[in-house]
Amino acid sequence: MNLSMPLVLASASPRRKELLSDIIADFKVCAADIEERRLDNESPADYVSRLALEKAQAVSGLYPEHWLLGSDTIVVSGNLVFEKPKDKDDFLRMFSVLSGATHQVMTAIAVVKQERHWVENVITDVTFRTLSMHEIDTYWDSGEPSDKAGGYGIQGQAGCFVERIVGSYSAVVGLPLCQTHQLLTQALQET
Ligand SMILES: Cc1cn([C@H]2C[C@H](O)[C@@H](COP(=O)(O)OP(=O)(O)OP(=O)(O)O)O2)c(=O)[nH]c1=O
Repeated sequence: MNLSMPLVLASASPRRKELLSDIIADFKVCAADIEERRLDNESPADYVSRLALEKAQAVSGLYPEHWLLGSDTIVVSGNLVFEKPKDKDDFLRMFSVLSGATHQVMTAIAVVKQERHWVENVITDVTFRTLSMHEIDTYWDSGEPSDKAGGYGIQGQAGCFVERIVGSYSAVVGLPLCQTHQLLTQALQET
């Protein structure tokens, strides 16, 4: 089940590193520094897929003989895209939309090998119960929201906000294990 291939995870996320270690025993990690800004008229799905690919491509020159894996996670409600909250006001704006409602988490994965690439976007529906202002305030103070898309971590304290999830839990945390395994296997077979 474990994959064996020379791979570089183009990410600074400790969650992605930990998740990836469940499907591949040995890999390198190299953070990709790219600008994360949605283009005019770019759909959330196109945006998250482009970022995943750009992250993998950003480090590919350093590792010409490796497979590169990039990933990006965004929280989506209609046409609104929530990334990491810039500050508390930004977080409160996000939670006023997320509380008592269903949103989508999109995590795109991209595999790059030299001139070739494979991209997939994994979409998960997440429903939050209605939260009190006190809960939202206390959650911000915990420090957990600041480095996470949508300002929450399903794997942490925000787990108790989640009434229902339809899709991939690991995708919400940052790396869809099943689809990543499949995409890497496909890339291996096709090169
Ligand atoms: C929704 C959600 C997101 N997240 C995290 C996953 C990602 O690390 C982060 C979204 O930001 P990203 O920009 O996707 O990733 P990152 O900056 O952490 O890492 P890198 O770009 O170097 O790969 O939010 C959780 O940990 N739990 C959750 O429930």
